[in-house]
Amino acid sequence: MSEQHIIRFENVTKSYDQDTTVLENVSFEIERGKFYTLLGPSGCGKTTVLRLIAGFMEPSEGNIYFNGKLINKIPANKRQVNTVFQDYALFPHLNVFENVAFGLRIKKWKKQVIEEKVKEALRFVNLEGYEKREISEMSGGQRQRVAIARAIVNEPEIILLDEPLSALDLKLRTEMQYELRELQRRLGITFIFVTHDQEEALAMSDEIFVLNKGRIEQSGTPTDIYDEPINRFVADFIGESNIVPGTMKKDFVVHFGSKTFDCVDGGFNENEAVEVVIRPEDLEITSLEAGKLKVKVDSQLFRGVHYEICGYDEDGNEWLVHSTKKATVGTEIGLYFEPEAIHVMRLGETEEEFDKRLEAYEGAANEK
Ligand SMILES: Nc1ncnc2c1ncn2[C@@H]1O[C@H](COP(=O)(O)OP(=O)(O)OP(=O)(O)O)[C@@H](O)[C@H]1O
Repeated sequence: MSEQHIIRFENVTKSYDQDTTVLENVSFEIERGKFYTLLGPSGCGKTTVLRLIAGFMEPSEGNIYFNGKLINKIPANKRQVNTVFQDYALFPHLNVFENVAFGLRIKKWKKQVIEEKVKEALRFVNLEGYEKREISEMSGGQRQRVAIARAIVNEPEIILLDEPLSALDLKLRTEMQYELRELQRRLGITFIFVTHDQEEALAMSDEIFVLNKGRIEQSGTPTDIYDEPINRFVADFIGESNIVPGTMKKDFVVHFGSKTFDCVDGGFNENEAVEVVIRPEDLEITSLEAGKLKVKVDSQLFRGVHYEICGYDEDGNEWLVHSTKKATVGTEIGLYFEPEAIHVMRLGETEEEFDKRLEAYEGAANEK
């Protein structure tokens, strides 16, 4: 393991009781100084991963390493990790200064050092001058910043953030997304952020782990995951997708919607049954002659920036199109797309198998 990995999960399983396994054989690595997001639907195990990193619980099986050292049995207060909770968990009877100073007072730091450190933490989150304010006099966004100041004042190596923006309205939430991202860059501390909001994950992260039912379905940069989802769950969960059945004729040639197309994917068996993903914004409306697929328009909605057009091809596959061009319900239109817009997914493929296949066929393509 290289020095860069601040956290490593090795085949971690967590069960709360005998019948329910909440995390199943999860392995991943976290690099120092990056912004990570755990993304997935409610109950998929995101908070459980955070609790295991924080040391609020132990894995049932497997190992967790921090800077290369096994930490399964190390208690929370001995880990250089701080958590920002969804409800911020601030003390309502203490003012801003005392909330941020709390951890330092427990550690019995000198008064003057506490003052300096709290001031610095408040400066980092743009709350200078708010020291004497009561928590009840602070807005949602300001409370959020107090909670972050309370975490960074301890100078942890990792900050865990459990849906910290979910209580804020949309505008403030977007502002705080920028602020948090900027703060992480300035501090250079590893952030592990939990959300079920895919747009938030795409906007903020260096790396995303997509979780489903206690497993990591896919990990990668936002563009990796958006552009190359490995399965139906990821394609559906991250953004809107058209997912249709197809057949891989041979490398770089795929058949769907009664037609055969060039694509950029490979490493499949000849005539293997696959699923094909095309994002709605990668489809262009054109004439029947210029189109690659013929689609009969079933419905159309104006969404402000674009039209959302829904139609069916000759095989009965449904196609969703985001276009600035209008169509007419009941007519046939042509759909055009580039070979790169086609993403072919092997049925039941794991992330490891996907990575291996990608490496093999990209290697083969480069040799040609
Ligand atoms: N203390 C507990 N005892 C028993 N089951 C638990 C306990 N804590 C969590 N669970 C269960 O474990 C599963 C995963 O929970 P977890 O809180 O990790 O999910 P999550 O992805 O963070 O969900 P959410 O987005 O709803 O917070 C859920 O089915 C939950 O009901």
